[in-house]
Amino acid sequence: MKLLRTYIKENIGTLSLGAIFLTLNTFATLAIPFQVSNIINQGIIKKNIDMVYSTSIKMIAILIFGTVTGIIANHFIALFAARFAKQNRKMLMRNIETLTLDQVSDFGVASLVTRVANDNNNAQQLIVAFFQMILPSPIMAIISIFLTIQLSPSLALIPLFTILVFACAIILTLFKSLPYILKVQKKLDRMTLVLRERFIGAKIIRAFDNSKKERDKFNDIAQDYTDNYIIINKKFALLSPMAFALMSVIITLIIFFGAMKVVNNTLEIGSITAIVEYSLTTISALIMSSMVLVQMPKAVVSIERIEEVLSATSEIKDSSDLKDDSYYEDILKQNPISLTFDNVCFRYKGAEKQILKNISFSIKAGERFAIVGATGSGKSTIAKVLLRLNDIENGQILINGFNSLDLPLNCLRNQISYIPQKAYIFSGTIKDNFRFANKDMTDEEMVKIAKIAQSYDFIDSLPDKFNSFVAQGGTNFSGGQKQRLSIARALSKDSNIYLFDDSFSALDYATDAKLRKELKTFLKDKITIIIAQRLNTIADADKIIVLKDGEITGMGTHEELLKNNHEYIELAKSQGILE
Ligand SMILES: Nc1ncnc2c1ncn2[C@@H]1O[C@H](COP(=O)(O)OP(=O)(O)OP(=O)(O)O)[C@@H](O)[C@H]1O
Repeated sequence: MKLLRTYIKENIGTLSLGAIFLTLNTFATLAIPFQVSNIINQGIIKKNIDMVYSTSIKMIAILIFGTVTGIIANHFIALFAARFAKQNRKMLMRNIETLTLDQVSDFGVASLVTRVANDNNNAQQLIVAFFQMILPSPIMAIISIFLTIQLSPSLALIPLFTILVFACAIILTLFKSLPYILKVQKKLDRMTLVLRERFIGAKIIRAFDNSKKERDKFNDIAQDYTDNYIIINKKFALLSPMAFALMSVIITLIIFFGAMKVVNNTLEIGSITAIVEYSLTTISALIMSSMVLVQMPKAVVSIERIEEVLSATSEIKDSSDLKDDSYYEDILKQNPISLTFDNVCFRYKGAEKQILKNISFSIKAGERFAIVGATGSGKSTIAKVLLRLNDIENGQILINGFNSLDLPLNCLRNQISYIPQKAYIFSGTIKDNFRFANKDMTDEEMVKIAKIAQSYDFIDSLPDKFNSFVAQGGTNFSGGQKQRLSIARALSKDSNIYLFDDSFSALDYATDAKLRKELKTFLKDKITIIIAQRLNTIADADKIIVLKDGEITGMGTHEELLKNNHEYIELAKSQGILE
């Protein structure tokens, strides 16, 4: 709740305005019964028609005042809550972007989505409900008991006792349902996770004819979520009938004992109406607050879940004594790019085994460098440590002599254009994807890049060309088309190092060959790193390293490795390149 406390401190002005108008509204609400008692005592009973007129006008004025103050109070409270949610959303997005991929998977993507969307929404609703419904009820209870005491101290005992009974019932109900309320968000996370997997994996589920099994799995989880809610609602369901019963008891008791007092001339008849009104208004406010009180613990848990994400600090950070980005960019620009891995060792967080063991190599500008090896040998991990998606354990990675740990993260990543193994294109249009890293790209540049990435023909055949719609995850394109669009996106970024992580695997041999030929010219001054399984793809590389279980077992050209590297020879045999 520190998050909320800090926000309240920073926005005390808006909240105070809300609170002031809310208090005025509460006074206006309770002023009406007072005027009703006046009109009865001084006007109706004493047949003073002038008094009836003047009090009626006062009541209308109070009513208007009450309505206006209520609207203004609601406006400030809604503003306060909406800004809180907006600020959280911004901070969450900013912080999540800095987290490492491991930290993101520790939270879980589904949970992060729920936290940004649902939990933040709960927090916003909590603030509105707390200030509009919950907070006014005890204030109203205290003022109405105080006003009742002014009219008749002994009759005040009736609403006082009733309100206490109802307040105890609310606390008891809350206490009993708390364990179930606290479980709600976790169950929602689980439901979101299963839903997400069902939608993303829809093709596989259908291909395996597993729809029924998956539906049953989701139904079980949804049932569990529903059961939990039914338990909570059952517990709270008692409160409303109890409150209505208490209202009847109050009316009966006040009228009975009030009548005795009127007969004994110790109370005016109109005061009975006022006391009944005070009590009913208070109990109604309590009913309203009890209905929204169920949301409170859920929203408190939601705020804690938001705080948990906000307090997570990235394990990959900029070093503390960095100069301005431009300092590094200027130096990097002045010299042709060079990249060195110097005895790099790496293991994933919590893993026993090192995935990269003493990896050393150097690449100069204009060189085409390739990494091959069996599946799981650590090829993609080299890409991850170069991009600092994970930090290495030992050794150093040098870019133009700068240790990558001593470069600002954004400056380092600006040097690299990365094409991931799994082509992912963003929803929007093809143009949006091209302009992802180069927002000022002209149409002519786009056509040029599309031609190099062998994607121009299929883009040109689409009715809307570069403005064609891309569905979420690029599902309206084939695997090979997605790969070429993802290559085009990376080529649109002006970098020094182009890192292709098995990015040609979905291309046919002819397209693969044409693309590599174009890349050779287009990236002639750059460093090109190609991670591949297919030896045909990397046969013309200037230098190839062969990885086995995270170690380099050979380095050389295709021809050299075919002569002296056992793993490379085996790969060549398995791909029909060698007999
Ligand atoms: N985030 C991770 N946490 C823990 N271990 C991981 C993680 N990512 C990869 N690994 C492990 O690291 C090893 C190397 O994985 P990597 O993805 O680098 O292999 P690869 O050579 O690129 O394989 P492929 O050719 O199949 O893509 C594998 O044993 C893998 O299980």
